[in-house]
Amino acid sequence: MAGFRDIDKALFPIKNINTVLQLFRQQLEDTCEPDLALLSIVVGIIENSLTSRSNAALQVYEPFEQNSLPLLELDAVETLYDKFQNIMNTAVNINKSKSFATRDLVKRVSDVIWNSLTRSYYKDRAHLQSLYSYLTGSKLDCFGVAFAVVAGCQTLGYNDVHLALSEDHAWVVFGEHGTENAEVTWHGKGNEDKRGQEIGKGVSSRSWLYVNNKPVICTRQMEVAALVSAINPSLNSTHDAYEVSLLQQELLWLLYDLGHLKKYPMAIGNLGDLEEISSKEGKVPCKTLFEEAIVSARRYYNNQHVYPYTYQGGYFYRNKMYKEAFESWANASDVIRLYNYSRDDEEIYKEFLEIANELIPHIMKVESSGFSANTILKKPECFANLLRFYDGICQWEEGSATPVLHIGWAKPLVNTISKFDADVRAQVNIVCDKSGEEKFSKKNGSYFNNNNYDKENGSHNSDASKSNETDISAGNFHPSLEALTAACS
Ligand SMILES: FC(F)c1nnc(N2CCN(c3ncnc4sc(CC(F)(F)F)cc34)CC2)s1
Repeated sequence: MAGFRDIDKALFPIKNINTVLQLFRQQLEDTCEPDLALLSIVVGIIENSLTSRSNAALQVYEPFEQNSLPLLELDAVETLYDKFQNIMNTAVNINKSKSFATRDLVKRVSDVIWNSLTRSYYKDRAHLQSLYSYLTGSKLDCFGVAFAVVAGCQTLGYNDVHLALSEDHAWVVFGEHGTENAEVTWHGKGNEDKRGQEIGKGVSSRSWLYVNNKPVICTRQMEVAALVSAINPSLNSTHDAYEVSLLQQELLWLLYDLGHLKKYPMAIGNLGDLEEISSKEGKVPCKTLFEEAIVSARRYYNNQHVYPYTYQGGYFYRNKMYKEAFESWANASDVIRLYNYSRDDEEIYKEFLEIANELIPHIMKVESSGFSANTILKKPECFANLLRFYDGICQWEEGSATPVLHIGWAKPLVNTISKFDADVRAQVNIVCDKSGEEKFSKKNGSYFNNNNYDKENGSHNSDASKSNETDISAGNFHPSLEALTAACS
């Protein structure tokens, strides 16, 4: 059983980051499972005290002591911890007969959380992810509701209920074999919530939102990693609270070193972002972390996640490694091409829109300013990756009920492609195998997008290896891309 044990209480009052790390270490290393409610309340109090402008100036803590924090008293935590226990035990009066949760139980816990939330509030506000926010402000964001349901089920003694995470949604799995699943929170704006229902079997199952049924299924330790990833150090739109950011980074390293981030690409990416800002002595560099996130997604999630590539692409872009950025974004595009675009996929749509219409045009402007000696405009593999990037977006649109591309995409695209000289473009062969998939190769040697994945029947056609390549013009591009490229040839 989890719990707030004497050895944990002995750490209070907590005055610095190292003591918080000790609390997490004790909770994570001991045989019993970590107590999600306790840890969420502790980081929630710290985050709130250091980021809410109201009392930011009134901090009473020793600024000189190493990594000091506002004094965190035991009774502040105990009061909230007991309050959460009471809410769960009174509202969900279960005869703890069953050892495994049922859909009815999960729905009831979700209803307790749901019905106790403030009627209407700005759902996308920061700092609404923790049980501290729930217990003191009756406000939670989409992730926070799902996390609270899992923490509530843990409190009730159901250790089979776990958090399932896609790149933009959260739900729960439960049951003797962990094969049952249920919606427990809302998603997006203006969508009716589907709480209590099984995860989409219909068209929504082919949308990015459900990552082709390859979600991150959390252990208790990975649920701790999720609450740590959800820590939000932002003070306002331009500044972060330094101690909160440092605490998050140290906690992510603790979880990384204990091996709990192995199957959690986004948490590794979060750590990579923090390391890029300020790297910790003796740790792997952020570039390696972004690579590890990609390896994890390829190994455990059948390369169906986009964010590991956009984490890496963003890193290359910020560090002016434009050739590498193009490759990361083309790889991201190779993931999204497998999906059908649905109205629930706005977040990833915005991600690709920003890359295509902001980041790539900025690179083009800088590279064609004439001062870059080793310009990417002379590199055929950059042009090839650019085409692969755009083609993936076109294929994403193919077979989708909702269109992706519109004229707003065309201008930046044509502008970008026309920046590459004809002789550079001519060095890119577009070869096509029997399955009609385009592949982009360079003269000497070639590389292929290796997903001969047939979106319709969800299979990899086996004849890919026996493909007889023929050089073709760009005539085999997705019609949208063909029209666009014709515009500038
Ligand atoms: F691609 C890069 F540019 C990204 N930079 N930040 C990205 N984030 C920030 C962190 N983040 C996450 N980081 C850890 N775990 C989770 S679980 C989840 C979905 C939901 F919120 F539960 F609904 C999101 C998410 C979402 C993706 S992607």
